[in-house]
Amino acid sequence: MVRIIPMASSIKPHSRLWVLQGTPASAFLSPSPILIVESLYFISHASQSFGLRTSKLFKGKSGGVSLSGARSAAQASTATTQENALEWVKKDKRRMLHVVYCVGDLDRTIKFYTECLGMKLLRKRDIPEERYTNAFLCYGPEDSHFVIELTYNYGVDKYDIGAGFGHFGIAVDDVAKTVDLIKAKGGIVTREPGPVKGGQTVIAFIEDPDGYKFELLERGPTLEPFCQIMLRVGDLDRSIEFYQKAYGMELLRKRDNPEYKYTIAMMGYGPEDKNAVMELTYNYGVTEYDKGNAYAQIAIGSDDVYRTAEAIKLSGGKITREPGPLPGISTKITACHDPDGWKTCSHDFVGHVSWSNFEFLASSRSYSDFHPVAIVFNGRCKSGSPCVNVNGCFIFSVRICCSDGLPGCDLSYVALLRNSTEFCPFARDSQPSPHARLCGASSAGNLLGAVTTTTCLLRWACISLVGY
Ligand SMILES: C[C@@H](O)C(=O)SC[C@H](NC(=O)CC[C@H](N)C(=O)O)C(=O)NCC(=O)O
Ligand SMILES: [Zn+2]
Repeated sequence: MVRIIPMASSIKPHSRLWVLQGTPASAFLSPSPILIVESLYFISHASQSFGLRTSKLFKGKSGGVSLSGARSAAQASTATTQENALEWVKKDKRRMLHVVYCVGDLDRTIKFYTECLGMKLLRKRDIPEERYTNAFLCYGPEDSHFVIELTYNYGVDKYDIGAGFGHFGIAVDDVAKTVDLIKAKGGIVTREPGPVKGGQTVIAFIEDPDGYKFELLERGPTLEPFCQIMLRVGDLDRSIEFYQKAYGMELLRKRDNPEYKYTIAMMGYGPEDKNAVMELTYNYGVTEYDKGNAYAQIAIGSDDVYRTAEAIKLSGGKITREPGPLPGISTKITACHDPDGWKTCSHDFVGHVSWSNFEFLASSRSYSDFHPVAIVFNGRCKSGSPCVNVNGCFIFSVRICCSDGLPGCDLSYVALLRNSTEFCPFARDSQPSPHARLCGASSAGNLLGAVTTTTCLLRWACISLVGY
């Protein structure tokens, strides 16, 4: 079994040294179900340095503190700590990562989004043990585009979208042409193309197969066509303040529309025509909405979910999932409800791995999809690119599903992968970092270990690590 032993940091004041111990490297050649190699990797643990800074606050002039002085120092330090936490949010490198919602028929939705809205299907992920399947779609590489994560729960073909969810916004260069295409494909148009009431932008509204509303907005070419998530809120200024303080979002635009009795606020991390933004809508006098059970959450990237959770608490958000790693992989998340009860999840930055190619030895089954579950860089260089530690280890967890999806053939493991080739006896050519190879054992062995019903053999996969 894997034992992770946190050790007192003796290397850098802001990083924690973890030693991952397990079976020796010979495991590569034996079909052990879990492959762990001895190695060393660092997790930069920003909160430690945060703690370090806080501890300095308690030192009085003479090094000691009187009782009353202690109290005012403690109050001062609390205020400073809170100020630090909120200040940190503004410096944290953030991005809107994905939106999660449920659909009643995955292939029906994938067909609509790809044929009518021009999205690309990135991958599907079936989790039979949890009885759900995900599909990931977006308009470009997921390390730089906002992703739609659809959830199909086995046997559930209908959801209540509720009154609080407004729409997703898709920027297109010709709304009328897109509407014609959608009509030709049998799609539902609920609002014909034309200028938005009270404005000039040409819009139209359509509905997807589950009834989710999509606003089509006529705009010039954009890097990010998926441009809005509109949610209705009961107190606009309360929401603006929350997303500014807890999530470091910027108020990009606020527009009151007294004629139609609503106000909108665009919140995000960059200009609306280049980024997915949250469109918060306040309808005069409406303070609460039924949220249904269809829309789930948005996920926002963060360098440190622990400090993000602190800022959320200080900003009046309710933490619904304490910060920490997801089971089995190292990606760390936290989740909260905003003042209206909309759920937002924070993920620490995980590099996105695109499998440029892979080759399998002949095996009793071929693989339907081979996709990384997550990869966690061991820290971030000042330049913002992912760091590698002294011996270049990354840690990643890979889930490989066999084509016929028989139970027990779903294999996950956590392995350390050096970004140099001496670690990979079967590396065919030494590719400099960030390319690395997940190397297989000899044909007799099995890097990924035997699974209950069969042995999935992997020879090697060339992984190009695309960090944030
Ligand atoms: C800025 C653009 O992305 C919009 O979505 S504004 C579109 C406008 N929104 C509203 O009317 C919001 C209030 C409404 N009561 C609600 O809760 O959705 C809209 O939908 N206009 C309709 C039109 O035909 O222009
Ligand atoms: Zn909108």
